Amino acid sequence: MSEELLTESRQTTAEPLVEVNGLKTYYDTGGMLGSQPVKAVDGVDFSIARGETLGLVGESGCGKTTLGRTLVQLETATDGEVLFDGRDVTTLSGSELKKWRRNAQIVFQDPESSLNSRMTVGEIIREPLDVHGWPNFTVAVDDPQDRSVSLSGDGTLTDDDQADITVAVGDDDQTVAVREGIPMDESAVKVSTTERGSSVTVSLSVGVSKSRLRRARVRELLKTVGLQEEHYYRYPHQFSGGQRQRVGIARSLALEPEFVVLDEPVSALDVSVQAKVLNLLEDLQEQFGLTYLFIAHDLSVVRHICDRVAVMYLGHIMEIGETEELFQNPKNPYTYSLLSAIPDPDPETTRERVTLRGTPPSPRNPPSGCPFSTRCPVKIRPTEYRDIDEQTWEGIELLGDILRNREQQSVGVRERAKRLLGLETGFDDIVDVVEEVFMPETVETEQSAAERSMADDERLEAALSDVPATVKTHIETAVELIEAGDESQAHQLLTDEFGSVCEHESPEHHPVSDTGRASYCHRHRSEYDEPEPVFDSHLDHD
Ligand SMILES: Nc1ncnc2c1ncn2[C@@H]1O[C@H](COP(=O)(O)OP(=O)(O)OP(=O)(O)O)[C@@H](O)[C@H]1O
Repeated sequence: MSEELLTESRQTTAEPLVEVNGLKTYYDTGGMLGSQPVKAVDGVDFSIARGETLGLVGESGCGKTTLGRTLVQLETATDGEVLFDGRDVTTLSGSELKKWRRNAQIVFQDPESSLNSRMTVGEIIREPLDVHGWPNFTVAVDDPQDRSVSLSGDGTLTDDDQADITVAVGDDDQTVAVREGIPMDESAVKVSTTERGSSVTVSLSVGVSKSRLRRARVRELLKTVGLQEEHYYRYPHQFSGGQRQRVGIARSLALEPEFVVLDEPVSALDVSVQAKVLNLLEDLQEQFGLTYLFIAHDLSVVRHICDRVAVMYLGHIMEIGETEELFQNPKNPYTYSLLSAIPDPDPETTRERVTLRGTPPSPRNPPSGCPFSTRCPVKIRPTEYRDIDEQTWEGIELLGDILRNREQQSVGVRERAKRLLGLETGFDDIVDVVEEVFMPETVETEQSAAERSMADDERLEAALSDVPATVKTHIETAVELIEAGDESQAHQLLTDEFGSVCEHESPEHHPVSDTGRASYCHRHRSEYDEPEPVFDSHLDHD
């Protein structure tokens, strides 16, 4: 089958196990800035097909862990739905939630701290079995006469074809089958039937204690993840990092989940061990038909293991699609920037490295419009400023960003600017800021005594000497407003004059390929140029 057909067939036949709609998870810490929640996940939509591995990447703090934890209901969603097999699990509570939790597990990054050092490895893996009273013995009764069936003794009746015990009721005797996941022989199950008219009662008793079954299950799990049965009575500190992560994986599989969130499962491991654990995860996925959300920093690992990738920034999914296609031809400016930082083994790819200014804004005060607007190298400019040189435009952006941060945080403009520019030294006043922003190449050099003694208006004039007149007048007005103490009006002036749809409207997810890839960027609208040629033209200028 050709690549295209394979992809198409995957899309049409892939049945979603997890569907996420408009999901938000906010943390409201109620501190000094308590009125503004941390918008860790801020409205995401995607689905994960049964048996698929969806990668989740993005800079530190963009909300990956929070999203993963919300999917398995370790965090409470603020809004939106998480459909699991079509059922919204964000509304579950009490015993219903406990029952569902068996289906969705999480493996944590740091096997060192996620395992209780006072418990033996066997106890650690066994704990979820104890908590959930495993096994609950679901029993399916197969009756060719289709009579009404009731069950007495051990177990609860189910019509699920994945029942722990299946009893086929014949005319004179019964046959019993035990599902593979239950470490017990059929001979341990005693069954008798009582017929009364059109109904039949099945009496069932299991001759093995749950405690023994749990120990046997743990020993099986140890073998499944490549450890040995004898490791049952050892303690986590007696193991290497890779072995400890295997223990964490065994624990997550104990209750036979369908869905596992892998939160940086190999980041804390030596490179030589990473490949082994990744291979194990792939084998387990195949063996048990698992569906994964794979959270990672390491993009090469994601490229290797994931079917599709979602790229996250400031609580939003910026781009989502088939892994190889997304890596080879990123469509979203953020994906483009993120991937440009890693070397591409494909000699045909001529992607230049894009260095993003500063760090992402605080999720407590995300920018309006597109979340990436304050750092986007190809942000849409108002028509009258499209031909302004890069350095001037960068200066305008930076000044706007400094004022935005100043407005939102109770730290001085000096500190914010220093941080944004990555400088060691601070600014004395707004003229210093303008100098730094519009003449960055002079920042590193010592100012002469003569330069230092220049009057502010002369320094401002000098700082803006290369700035086109159409821009200069607005910067000068902004400086006047700042000097008069009206920073927020200065920021408004810059936004009104130099802002665009990127600051004014939230983008939508636009389809960017015929394989279902979507990107969250205004540039995909027909009236604008696509991000890639704009990147190319900017990089050509450098
Ligand atoms: N319990 C919490 N209370 C308040 N804020 C939180 C809490 N947990 C996370 N955050 C904040 O939510 C945002 C998203 O954090 P999260 O850990 O989900 O990001 P991440 O992408 O997983 O980061 P990393 O890659 O560093 O693990 C961050 O700003 C973080 O500080």
